[in-house]
Amino acid sequence: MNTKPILALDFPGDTEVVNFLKHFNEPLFVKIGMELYLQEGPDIVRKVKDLGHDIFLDLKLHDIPNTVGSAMKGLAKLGVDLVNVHAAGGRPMMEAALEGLEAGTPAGRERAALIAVTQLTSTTEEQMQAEQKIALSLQESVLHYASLTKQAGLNGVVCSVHEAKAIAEVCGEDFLRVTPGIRLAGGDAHDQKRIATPDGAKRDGSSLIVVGRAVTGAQDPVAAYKIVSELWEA
Ligand SMILES: O=c1ccn([C@@H]2O[C@H](COP(=O)(O)O)[C@@H](O)[C@H]2O)c(=O)[nH]1
Repeated sequence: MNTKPILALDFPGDTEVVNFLKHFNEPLFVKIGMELYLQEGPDIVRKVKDLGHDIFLDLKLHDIPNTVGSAMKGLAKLGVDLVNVHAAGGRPMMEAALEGLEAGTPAGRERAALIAVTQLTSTTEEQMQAEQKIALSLQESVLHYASLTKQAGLNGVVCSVHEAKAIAEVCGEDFLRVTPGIRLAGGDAHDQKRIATPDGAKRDGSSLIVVGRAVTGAQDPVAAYKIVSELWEA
């Protein structure tokens, strides 16, 4: 799989996306999430793919197994590289997602990698325990969800950099640790709670990093992306 930093295209519409991508003279690995997909629908996936970029479709599906399985079967036809669900949906839901993805992938095309969100990087341990009533440490909860995801046969998880190494030890090096919450040193954390720098992510066991506002909100996004890439690839 492409190991470039995954650039989160959190924009309100396709005009902003096309204008933003015009500044980059290379194929990227980009993330299309809820904000963009819910406005533009599957056409935005086709448009960005036609521009030559790899795509993580970050819709974080979370519903009953039948619904998620059927939705994945449809999404498989879009030809994206990476898709996800919420591990909190449970093992049967994750298994249905995988079955749907396999059933919907056109013959001769490689199926997208399927990963599951453990605990969002905007969640703190205190919040998780108080609101979700999970009586574990955040690290234990993330490791539990990672193991459940592995048992369901998925390819990896979304977690923060802080849990990546422990997940690799429990689930194996090949099990993907996709880590958002990436900031340049001293950068604004915004709503993220479990953050790390690109070089910290590399050192601490991320397989792939997801970076949004540190690049899209920079005065010079191309220069910011270059700095992130250099720190990540060093
Ligand atoms: O736990 C998660 C899961 C997904 N995300 C997504 O990643 C980007 C991060 O954007 P930043 O601007 O770099 O904070 C965003 O699209 C989230 O939806 C996440 O942050 N944490």
